[in-house]
Amino acid sequence: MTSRELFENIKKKQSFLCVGLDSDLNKIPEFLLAKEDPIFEFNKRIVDATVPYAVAFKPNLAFYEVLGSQGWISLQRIVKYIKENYPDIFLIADAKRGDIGNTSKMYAKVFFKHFQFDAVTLSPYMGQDTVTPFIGNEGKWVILLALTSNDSAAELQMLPVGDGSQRLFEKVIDASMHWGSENNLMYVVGATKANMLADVRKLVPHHFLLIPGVGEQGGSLQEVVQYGMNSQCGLLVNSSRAIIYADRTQKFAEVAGQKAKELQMQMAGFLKTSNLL
Ligand SMILES: O=C(O)c1cc(=O)[nH]c(=O)n1[C@@H]1O[C@H](COP(=O)(O)O)[C@@H](O)[C@H]1O
Repeated sequence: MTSRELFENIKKKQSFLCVGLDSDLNKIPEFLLAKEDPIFEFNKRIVDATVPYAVAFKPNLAFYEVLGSQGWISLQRIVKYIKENYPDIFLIADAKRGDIGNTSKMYAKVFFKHFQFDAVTLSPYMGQDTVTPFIGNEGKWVILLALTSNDSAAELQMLPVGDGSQRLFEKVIDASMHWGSENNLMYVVGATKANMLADVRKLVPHHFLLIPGVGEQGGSLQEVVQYGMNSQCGLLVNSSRAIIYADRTQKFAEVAGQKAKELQMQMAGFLKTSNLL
């Protein structure tokens, strides 16, 4: 998918919501545990209920890997289900990989060929040759961690580097923005650091950004939009737990749909006031 196509989908759905499929056997409604593949059943119902309000889904690999080979089967099934039923959806593997080129080449095959994801999250800290194998797969994206949403992010990412005029996360963006293009490279910036988005935008005014941290982590959608939106929207805002675990009864999918709709309606308002619709 190109950035233009992504923007078209955002306009069509009046949404830049990414629903995080952080699906945990200990948190899904109990009645689903009797199903043959509870995680797939849970995901399928969440996807069907929230897809009118979302342009992207992001399974976090940890929640599948924890289940061993069954987790990989559930992941494969939901990826196939989304690709077959909702081909416009931008599908992100939240894997946070990154390794020497030889190994990255294997990871790129895993996520782009075997699983048919559109994008994969990567740690940029091993440098360009660890990211290059992911670039150049047509229509596929890498999403580099820049300024993460967690409390300890500042320990390293905010440290001044070089002559002190940049912080590490800015250096990462500055150094990496030409590893790919605006059509295959995004950055992660946590919604909990929304005010820093102004600094991020000075470096990458046109790139898309993946923004996790709205919902359970307390990030403000309004601030994300204020500091991060560009003329192509340029934002994918992820929310996981606040949507998928909003209800644990038989009505869980319906309630997840309502939560996604609430965010979508706010997003539509922001897109309108920014004259993007
Ligand atoms: O790469 C990510 O998606 C990510 C980066 C980051 O800085 N912070 C962050 O929370 N995430 C992921 O985004 C999701 C956030 O989930 P919720 O806090 O439940 O909305 C989780 O899957 C996290 O692993």
